[in-house]
Amino acid sequence: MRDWLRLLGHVTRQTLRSGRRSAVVLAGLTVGQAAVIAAMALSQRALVDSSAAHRVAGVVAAVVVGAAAYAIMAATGRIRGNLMIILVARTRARLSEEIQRRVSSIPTLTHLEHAPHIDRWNRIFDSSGAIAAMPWSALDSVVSVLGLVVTVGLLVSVSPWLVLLLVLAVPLVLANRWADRALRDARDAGTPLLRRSTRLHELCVTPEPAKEVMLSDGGAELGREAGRLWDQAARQEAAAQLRGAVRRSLAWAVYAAGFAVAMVIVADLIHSGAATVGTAVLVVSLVTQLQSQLRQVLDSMAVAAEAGHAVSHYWWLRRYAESFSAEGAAPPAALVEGITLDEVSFRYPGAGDDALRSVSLSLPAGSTVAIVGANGAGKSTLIKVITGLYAPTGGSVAVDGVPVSDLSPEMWRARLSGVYQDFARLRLRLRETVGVGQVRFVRQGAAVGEAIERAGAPLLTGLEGQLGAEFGGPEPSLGQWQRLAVARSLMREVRGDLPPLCVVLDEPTAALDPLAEREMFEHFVGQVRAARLRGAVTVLVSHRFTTVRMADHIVVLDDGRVTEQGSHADLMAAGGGYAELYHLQERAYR
Ligand SMILES: Nc1ncnc2c1ncn2[C@@H]1O[C@H](COP(=O)(O)OP(=O)(O)OP(=O)(O)O)[C@@H](O)[C@H]1O
Repeated sequence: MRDWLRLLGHVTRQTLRSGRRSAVVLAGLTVGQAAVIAAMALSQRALVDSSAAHRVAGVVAAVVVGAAAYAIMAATGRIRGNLMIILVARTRARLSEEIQRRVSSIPTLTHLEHAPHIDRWNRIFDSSGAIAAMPWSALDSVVSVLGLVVTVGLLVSVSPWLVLLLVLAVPLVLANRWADRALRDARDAGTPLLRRSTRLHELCVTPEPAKEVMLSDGGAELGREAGRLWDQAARQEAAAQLRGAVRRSLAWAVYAAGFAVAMVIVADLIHSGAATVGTAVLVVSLVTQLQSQLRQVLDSMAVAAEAGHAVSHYWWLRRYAESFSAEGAAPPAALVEGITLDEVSFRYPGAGDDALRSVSLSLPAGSTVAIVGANGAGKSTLIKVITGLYAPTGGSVAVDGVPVSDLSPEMWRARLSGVYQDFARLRLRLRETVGVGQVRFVRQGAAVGEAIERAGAPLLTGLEGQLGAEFGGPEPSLGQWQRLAVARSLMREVRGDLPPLCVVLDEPTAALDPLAEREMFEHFVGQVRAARLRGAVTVLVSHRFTTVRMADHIVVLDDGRVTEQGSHADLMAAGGGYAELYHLQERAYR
């Protein structure tokens, strides 16, 4: 409840920022609605009483007040509706931007890769409309309850027994709550199915995976599976809706029976002379009004419940994002000692085993370090831990003796560059594709041009030309995309007050032959010379020993552990696994 109230406060502030005047008008109209409802009910009563007492002036006054109340209700209803749509849409946009900002502030990758985290995401985005509408559903609930109180008060003035109609509303409230919860659980259970279905669909329509899907003729099968998952989620939701509708109908049946009993009570009152026919008219009108007010209360409670469910996900995100302190020391201007790892271990969330086990390494300032190992040995994971994309689950990484966890994540990120194994193919304007490597300089054509030239990347189009066949531009080959990714990473070299302290190259060259790969690594290492002179550590991952041997220091990983390390000469002299693999590759290429 506390979290719900805090979020209500937050969304109310966002709503006021989205349009203070509209919000005040809307709130006034909503609260005024309660007064209008009361005026309508009171005018009905006055109409009945005045006509029974043959007071013409009273009848006229009641008709005028009643008609004015109806007219105000009808006229303001549309204004209210439109204002609400506009305000909720604006608030929703603000909330989406805020959520996006909070996500971008998280310096690690886990929340983007771990399924339960991704599902929380989707639920926040799915419910963002209900969250943005929170102030209005809360106000609507209060106003509807006030209207209910007025109606019930008038009914009680006819006969105290009529208060029982309100008791009959209890099954309605309970049935509604049950139905909301069942629907929410069904949506939660459907989220992973929908995520999987969307991913399968993307496999068929995104050019890169789609070519393999076509080759294996698996498109129809994947499409069927995506459809099946979608259907399963839709069926679960429909079943929950149906079960909820059955319970609601039963509760309304109980309410209708109560309505019949109320009519019997009123008939008895008329029969005994304790009430007039006018009273019967009043009761019918009030009971009908009570029914629509109950519906309103239940509807606004349903919207509040939908938002209420998202509340836990929203606060989870905020707390998770805030657990990564944005504060911290600035990294050194230049590295003196280097980067050290002390007993670092890392386990992916939900995994049964560690991907890195007690890794202790010293990466001296200015050195080039190569990491080798079989597939799945943990090379990419190690790179991501070194660069802070994953926080170690044990041990620590330090930069010139300062733990990375004590550095400002933003400032540390600004001092990293490189190319990852799965580099992005950013189909943007050429200037943007490369310039986003140092986003502050993305508009500086000269800087982008220099990075492209230094990377030896192709000028398939002018700097303002659009890349990507799907956008009508030239489509770079795989090797050309690699060069563009290298150019992007060099943006931090060619512009920027402070060059990178750590440069990583995680096998972005898998498509090149060994000699081309070596040439590219040499070229890259040459290009980041300025950074190395300021102590930057260059970390390479490669399976090719022709590349690996040029590094100052080589680290051999096996099943998440460091099994050997040293210079190429040291490792060859030691005659261990490294030397064996080196000879094997050497023979293969001879
Ligand atoms: N996002 C992830 N979530 C869970 N487990 C992962 C994830 N990424 C990698 N792993 C697991 O961590 C281990 C190490 O993977 P990693 O990608 O670091 O290996 P690698 O040495 O770079 O392999 P390769 O040479 O094939 O690129 C593997 O067992 C892999 O299954």
